[in-house]
Amino acid sequence: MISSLSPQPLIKPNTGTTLSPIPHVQNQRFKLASHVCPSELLSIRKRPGSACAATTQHRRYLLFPAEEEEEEREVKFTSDAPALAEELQRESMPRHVAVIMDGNRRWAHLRGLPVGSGYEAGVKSLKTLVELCCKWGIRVLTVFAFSSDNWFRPEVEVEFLMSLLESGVKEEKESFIRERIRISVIGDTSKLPKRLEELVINVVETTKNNTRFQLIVAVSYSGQYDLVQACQRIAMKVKDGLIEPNDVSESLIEQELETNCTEFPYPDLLIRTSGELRISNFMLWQLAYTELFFSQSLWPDFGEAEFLEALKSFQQRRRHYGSGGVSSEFANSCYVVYIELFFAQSPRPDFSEAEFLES
Ligand SMILES: CC(C)=CCC/C(C)=C/CC/C(C)=C/COP(=O)(O)OP(=O)(O)O
Repeated sequence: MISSLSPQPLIKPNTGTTLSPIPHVQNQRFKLASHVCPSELLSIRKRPGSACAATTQHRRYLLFPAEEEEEEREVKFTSDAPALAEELQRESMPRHVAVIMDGNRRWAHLRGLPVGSGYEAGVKSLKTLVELCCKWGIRVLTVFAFSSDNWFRPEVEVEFLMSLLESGVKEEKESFIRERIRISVIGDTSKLPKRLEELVINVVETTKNNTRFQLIVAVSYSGQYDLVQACQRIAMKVKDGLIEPNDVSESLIEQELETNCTEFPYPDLLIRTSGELRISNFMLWQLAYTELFFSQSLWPDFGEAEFLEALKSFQQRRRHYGSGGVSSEFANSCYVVYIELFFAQSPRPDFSEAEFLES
């Protein structure tokens, strides 16, 4: 972390030259969203930045963790090394995958089966995906299990989905504990049947210290809901005098979104099945720079081969983040800090108030 980089930080500008020490600057200028560093000094954003045109006044720096941290990470990695499919490259695996599990009802209709069979088959696909994520070292999987709009589906269908969630949690709880899987739930869980709400609170609490893999289940969720609840929480803080309106920033919003339950709130890859080309109000803020993959398969048919196809596609992408393109491998490997530099012409003793104002 940044604080541990001192006194000899490994900061390299994109020219490759080593700079030391870290330019000493005010907190605020580095308050960037996405990956907030625990250091009091800086907040950093995990973003690639090789292709930014460097000018004398605006440069990008790649920030590498301190050497001792690299070692620590290496040990963890080798002791828990996942078995990766041959076609995949370890360096460019997504850390967070999000899925819109679409096409369960169509799958059932195509087979002349009741709608519920489609959802049951969908749960099997989800189990397979969780196993694959654990096996291949993906850290977080977020699935859209029930949207805020799904409450308007026929009552019997809603009840069926609720019972499926309940039985899913009950049946899998032991394996979540055994496999060190953390379960998190995002969405308005107060709308769930009381029994299910209590079950959800219990499994979230019981598994909260598990770190191998995190399954985030979006229930009674929409991206707009999440943004509204975050705004409400921020408004309350302003009202209570804890913060000023000017303190509202990307990182503050990020902290109030329900994805604050994870270390990796921004999915690297979003998969939507069934050929529909929409986001459907899912993780609107968090998908800002996510790579999208649309699969023709209906969700119950989405298995290992289909997931491999999505991952291979992801690994071939060059991620842009609004600037120059970099490979997924590079994107995963570095931290980027944006630093604005002002080069004064005067030597230090002559640096005046006027020049400070100019900067
Ligand atoms: C335990 C647990 C997390 C269960 C999740 C079960 C599951 C697969 C839920 C999917 C929910 C859903 C409304 C999908 C949308 O497609 P659709 O099914 O409405 O299909 P359609 O587009 O063919 O109508």
